[in-house]
Amino acid sequence: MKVLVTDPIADAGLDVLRDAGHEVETGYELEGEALLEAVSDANGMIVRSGTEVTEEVLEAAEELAIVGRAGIGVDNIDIDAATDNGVIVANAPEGNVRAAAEHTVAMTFAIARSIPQAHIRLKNGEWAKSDYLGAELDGKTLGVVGLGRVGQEVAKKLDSLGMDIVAYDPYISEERADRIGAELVEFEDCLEAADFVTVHTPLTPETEGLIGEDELDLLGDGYLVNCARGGVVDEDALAAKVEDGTLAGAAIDVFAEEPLPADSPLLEHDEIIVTPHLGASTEAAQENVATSTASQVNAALAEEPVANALNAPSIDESAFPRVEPYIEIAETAGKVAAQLLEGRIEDVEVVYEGEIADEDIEFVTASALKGVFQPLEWQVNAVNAPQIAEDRGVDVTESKTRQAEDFQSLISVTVSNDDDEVSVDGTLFAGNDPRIVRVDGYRVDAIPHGRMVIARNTDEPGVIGQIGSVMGEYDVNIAGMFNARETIGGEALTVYNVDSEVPTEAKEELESDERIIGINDITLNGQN
Ligand SMILES: NC(=O)c1ccc[n+]([C@@H]2O[C@H](COP(=O)([O-])OP(=O)(O)OC[C@H]3O[C@@H](n4cnc5c(N)ncnc54)[C@H](O)[C@@H]3O)[C@@H](O)[C@H]2O)c1
Ligand SMILES: O=C(O)[C@H](O)COP(=O)(O)O
Repeated sequence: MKVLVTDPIADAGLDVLRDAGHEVETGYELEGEALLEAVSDANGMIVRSGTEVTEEVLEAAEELAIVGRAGIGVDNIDIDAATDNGVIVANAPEGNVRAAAEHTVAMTFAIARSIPQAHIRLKNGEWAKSDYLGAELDGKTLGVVGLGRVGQEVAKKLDSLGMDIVAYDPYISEERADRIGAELVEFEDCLEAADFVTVHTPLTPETEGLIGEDELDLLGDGYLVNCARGGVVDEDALAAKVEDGTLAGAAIDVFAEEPLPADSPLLEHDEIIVTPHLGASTEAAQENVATSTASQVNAALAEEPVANALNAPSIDESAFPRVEPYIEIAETAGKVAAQLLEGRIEDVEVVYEGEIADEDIEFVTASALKGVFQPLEWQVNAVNAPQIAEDRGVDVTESKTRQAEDFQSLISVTVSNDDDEVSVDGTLFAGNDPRIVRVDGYRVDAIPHGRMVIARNTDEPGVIGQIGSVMGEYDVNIAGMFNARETIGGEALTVYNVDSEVPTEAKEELESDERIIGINDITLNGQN
């Protein structure tokens, strides 16, 4: 398969893709039409922060299964559009944490001791020793905004150098903060207490502009360090506060617009030191994120669980071998049920009985939904099926019971609306052999494969023969069948495995026979 890599990643990552047999296309300067063209036949894509993966890109990428982010921040990827298009987005959340934290510490020391400014002047022949009187970190207070992976690592490092740590993060527990020696406080208190504030939040609608003029006033004559994302700090307000001498200085690695434009106010002041988004740029970090991302792309292309998928139902890697066989039967049960229901689907219920009830079944339910919507929706998969259900206002319920009457495990998918309800149950026989064992209450034993016809008729002599001969007349070969009935002479249901589609005329002819209640031609291979 083709994997398009649009930002430079370590060779080790490219090797992981090639070793899996994929064709790797690199296109580091791709933009606009050229990017749309390159992505149009890509099965996987790997980016860093340099590529904007927009809705337009995702819509052009008709074969795409995954966008891997070789790093942490995914603010350059339209995750909602990816979900809508059934594309997994996965990042590498661990691989560059140490590098980012070390860079933050380096930037904090650099601004506290004016290292870049003094360096440039000395290189220019100036011995400006008396112009620089720095600040010590030991004994000062560090305010951490965003105490996630990088924030915690920075806090630990600077705590060990004698700083007092306060932190603001509305989503982490006090216990977690305590463990790394940080005191969790309110946002304003964090800014007011700090001599140095370091920002480590993602860029989201909530954090955009989080630190503006008023917040910088609370920091007073302290220092601001941002090695997280441009856009979290208001750049104009920051430049103005340094310009008027309110703020002692700032150290910035990330910018609202990258590459940073040459006329940015952040470049005008000596007391704002800058690096070109170098936080993750160490050899070790790049190797880590490239190999981890490439492995996830390989997993997605092999339809295996993707460890750090951000928009796909999760599945524990160690549980996958136990759960995997149920994925297909759940999808099949969903497909059959959806094609038997009269009218629109309003509710879907997935019930797990027996041993499968002990497993993590989020992915299995998503697969059942995939089956339900596949006959109706173009390009549905387990990534976008839950979203499709939500968008269509379909209520999805899931339940588990350890009890299973006749089987080790049973998955039952029921679709319904106000007027109709259809349930289809599936299980695995020995050797993971998938079977449909109940359709609409009738006990059957049908092999879910290719194309099926489900016929409902009255139970009387000659009806099955009549169905067989009409199918024969229209050249539809019957490969297998299973018949079930309520009571002798009552209603019966027969599942036929057939080798080709039943023509409309054949269906009409069969349904004109008053003994035949309905003929449903079911496809298990995608859309009708
Ligand atoms: N400069 C670089 O090269 C570089 C390298 C690595 C990471 N990063 C960036 O650093 C940031 C942090 O990465 P991480 O791995 O620690 O992420 P993380 O998800 O582990 O941590 C982010 C933390 O921010 C917190 N948060 C979210 N909204 C908040 C808000 N409104 N106020 C306060 N806290 C809030 C979250 O609760 C979380 O604890 C990300 O923006 C990432 O992209 C930059
Ligand atoms: O979010 C990240 O991982 C960092 O900002 C690194 O970004 P980069 O991969 O573009 O250097």
